[in-house]
Amino acid sequence: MDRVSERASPRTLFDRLWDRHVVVSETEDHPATIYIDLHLVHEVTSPQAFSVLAERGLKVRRPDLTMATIDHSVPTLPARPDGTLPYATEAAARQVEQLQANCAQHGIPLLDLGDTRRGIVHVIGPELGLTLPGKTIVCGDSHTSTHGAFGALAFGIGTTEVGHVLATQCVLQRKPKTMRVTFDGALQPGVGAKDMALAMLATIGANGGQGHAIEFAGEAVRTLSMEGRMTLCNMAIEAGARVGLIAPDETTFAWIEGREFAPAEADWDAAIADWRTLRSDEDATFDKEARLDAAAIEPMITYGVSPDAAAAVGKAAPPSNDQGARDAADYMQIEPGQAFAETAVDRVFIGSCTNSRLSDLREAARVMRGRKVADGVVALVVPGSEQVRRDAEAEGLDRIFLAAGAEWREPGCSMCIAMNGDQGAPGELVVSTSNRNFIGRQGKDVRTVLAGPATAAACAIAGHLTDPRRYMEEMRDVA
Ligand SMILES: CC(C)[C@H](C(=O)O)[C@@H](O)C(=O)O
Ligand code: SF4
Repeated sequence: MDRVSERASPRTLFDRLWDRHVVVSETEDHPATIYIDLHLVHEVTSPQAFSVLAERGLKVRRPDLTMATIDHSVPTLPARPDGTLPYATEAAARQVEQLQANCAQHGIPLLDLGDTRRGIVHVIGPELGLTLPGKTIVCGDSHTSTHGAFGALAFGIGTTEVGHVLATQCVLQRKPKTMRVTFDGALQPGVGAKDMALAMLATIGANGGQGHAIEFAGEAVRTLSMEGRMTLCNMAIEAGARVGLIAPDETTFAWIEGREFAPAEADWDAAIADWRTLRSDEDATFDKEARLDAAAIEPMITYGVSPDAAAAVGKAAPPSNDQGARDAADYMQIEPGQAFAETAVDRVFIGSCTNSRLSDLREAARVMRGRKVADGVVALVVPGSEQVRRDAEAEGLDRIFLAAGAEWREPGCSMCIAMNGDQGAPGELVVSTSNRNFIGRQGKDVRTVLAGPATAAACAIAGHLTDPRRYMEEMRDVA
């Protein structure tokens, strides 16, 4: 069946993943029913879904295909001497307790507080080998697109759908269109996946991928590490695309091999043989295409209140050409024509499901090593998971951050969304390695500037927005 249709018409990676999981095909008045291989659950979007299950007397259909973790509401400060956690609000504590109770009741595995594998939902899935090529993966969370870096069909769903998946292991979906974003050529040294994501957003806009599943392709994507690929797919949603995809390859297989839930021994060989077929045909066509020259990408930041208001940090703010952009410039206090380097920084956040993996922390540490965070700047480094924390501590990254005067925290979403009490003060400018610079996201009247880990670290050291390559050059001279 597969082979016949393959000969009949060239298919994209997305088509292959979709076709494998259709239970009931889409009609004009009904979406397709899609089977879900992995359902990730966290404390914010699940309570209501479990309540609906309880009201209707339903069970969780496949607790074995479900994995829960605690990330958004959990404090990143250690427990108090009496063992209790310093929750920001009563509601945050209740969300966590509810998830614990719901998982216990339904037999859902939970990476609970104290579990050495707990972390941000989009960090732990890949880390544990739960995220695998060819799977359908959903979570009540928009950044589920991250898992597409492995060639999985992964997308965020709403709370109502979380209930559907818990009860049926299926979700109703309209098939999106396909889009390919190609990064030709190689990146310059000191430029990374976050810069690629921001450059893409600046090019195609915050709605550029709407209604589409984006496949990332080209030399600069093929040479990215898995961490970099996750960063890129993580931000597909900021272009309006619920799905980001990268065809799995040797880099993918090497990263997955040996992880806790990854296939092993004979299953491993069979899995790889299958995963190698997960790619777009050479002659496949996409509904939409965009191309970027990777060599032309520079370290990027955002200057507005939408992730597509992005530009090279070494340049000046572009003209505000409509009322929205002018309002954003007023809010950000970054005037058109003003060199970004003239903008002072109050706080720096290095973390989130976009940039809290080991390689991200290494990048930040490379800039901070032997330097000091500028006077008056508060810098927070928050690893994405317990595993990342352990790995980082094993190679001394925590000590580099602490010696520079930064804080080293417990894993969680933290200041990315400020639900756990980690936030900026009103009016502060925060350079953040997260994915959203929406008004108020990091605290009331906080001005968020998005950047990659090296840039964020460089801004912490300089005390103003700056290109991280100035510090990398110095390091090369020393070395
Ligand atoms: C809390 C959750 C629903 C939300 C999301 O869907 O993305 C959050 O993770 C975010 O990043 O804004
Ligand atoms: S780190 Fe931020 S973007 Fe990622 S899941 Fe948490 S709140 Fe959402």
